[in-house]
Amino acid sequence: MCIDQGEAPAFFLDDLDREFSNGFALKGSQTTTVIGDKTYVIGGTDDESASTIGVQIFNRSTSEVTIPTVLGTKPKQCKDHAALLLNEDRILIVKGDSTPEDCAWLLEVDTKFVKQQQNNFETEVVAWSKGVRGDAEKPIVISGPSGVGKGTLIAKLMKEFPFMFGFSVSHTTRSPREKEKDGVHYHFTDRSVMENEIKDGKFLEFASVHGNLYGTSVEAVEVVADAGKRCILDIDVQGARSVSESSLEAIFIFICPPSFEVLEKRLRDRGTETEEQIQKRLRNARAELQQGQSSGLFEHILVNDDLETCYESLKKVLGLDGIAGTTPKPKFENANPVPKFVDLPVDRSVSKIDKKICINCRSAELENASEQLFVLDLSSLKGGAPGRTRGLNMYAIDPFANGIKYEI
Ligand SMILES: Nc1nc2c(ncn2[C@@H]2O[C@H](COP(=O)(O)OP(=O)(O)O)[C@@H](O)[C@H]2O)c(=O)[nH]1
Ligand SMILES: Nc1ncnc2c1ncn2[C@@H]1O[C@H](COP(=O)(O)OP(=O)(O)O)[C@@H](O)[C@H]1O
Repeated sequence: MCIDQGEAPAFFLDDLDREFSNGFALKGSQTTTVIGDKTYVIGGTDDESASTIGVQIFNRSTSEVTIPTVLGTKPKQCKDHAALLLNEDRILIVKGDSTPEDCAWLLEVDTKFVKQQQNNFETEVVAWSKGVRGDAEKPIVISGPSGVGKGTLIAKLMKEFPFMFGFSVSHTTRSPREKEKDGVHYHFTDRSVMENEIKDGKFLEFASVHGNLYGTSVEAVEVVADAGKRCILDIDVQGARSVSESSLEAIFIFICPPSFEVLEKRLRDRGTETEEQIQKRLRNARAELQQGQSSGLFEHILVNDDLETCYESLKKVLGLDGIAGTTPKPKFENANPVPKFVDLPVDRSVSKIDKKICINCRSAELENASEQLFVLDLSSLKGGAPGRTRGLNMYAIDPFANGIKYEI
């Protein structure tokens, strides 16, 4: 079943092929993608030196036609492409060049940018290897009541293994404490801004904690993964539950105090909250302790009595017991923050079956002019913020070998 590709309807092209005073017209092969009442026509541009793909929008409810806009700047001229609607916010462009390399890119367009009609669209190569995560690569979620020592334990871990772990910097609407730095400890944000970003789907999880909004943006986690490091999230129990229901496969650790009195003392001695805030945190701590210990969500529950003992237990849970710190290199050999370009022959057809996009290629280079099938598995897309799709699985199938040939 082919979807949303092929030539745009003639009546449509008549409208859209008009030259515009300030710019270019779409040229070459064009494909259409329908999103709601808008039809996006994607085609080559006449600005061969710089831009390769442009988009023009036709709004059926208002009969408005926009000026073509450049989607991306690529060094080579685009001769061939197929655009596919992934979901409301995303168009995937399988694009080829008639260059000797016959290469193709998979570009993602955040249609929100299109809707805003900005001139420079964010396009991104989206297909690269995901690999299967072993336990040693999974992000680590650390929860526990305020004052239990989460931050202290995480700081120790990051200090000892700076190349191995990266902290997911959350957004919060609470005010910074004296020693906290914006962008390091938190992204301190206005509530209205954060609420809008939540609506825009930029957060993996969020929760209202002690009267403020806290949340983990998809980007916060991806920045750490892009650096080839293992991500640590310091989030509350509600957030941990959301993460467990998301596509992020993580290890869940809950930190308990040896007693409620000790917790209260640590919180007071820290001296970062007013009496009113301390009271609120202590009230919430009872519920958090109860949920943390009984929800079944946390695979590991550690008691932070003596700091060094608890830290050693944490290292053990993470498979780091006996390993001396300051490991010089990232632990993951597979860490691959750089997207891989995929070579596809120009001659191909693109179709979508359930959650898989199949790119059927006919290559003269292959002996017997055999066909090769590339499959893009879209089921892993959930959780990625628009414009930053990660973990899109792509693999090649040799139809004659009757199985997966290699993974990209
Ligand atoms: N759900 C969620 N909780 C968060 C996030 N960031 C921090 N928290 C939690 O919010 C609570 C309050 O954090 P904070 O204001 O730094 O105070 P502290 O726990 O006393 O150091 C803690 O339970 C954190 O784990 C986040 O991104 N999402
Ligand atoms: N095991 C421990 N023994 C004594 N004090 C501790 C221990 N762990 C943490 N603390 C102290 O308790 C206070 C709260 O720790 P913190 O890491 O800020 O907690 P959280 O991040 O869970 O709110 C800090 O002043 C910290 O130095």
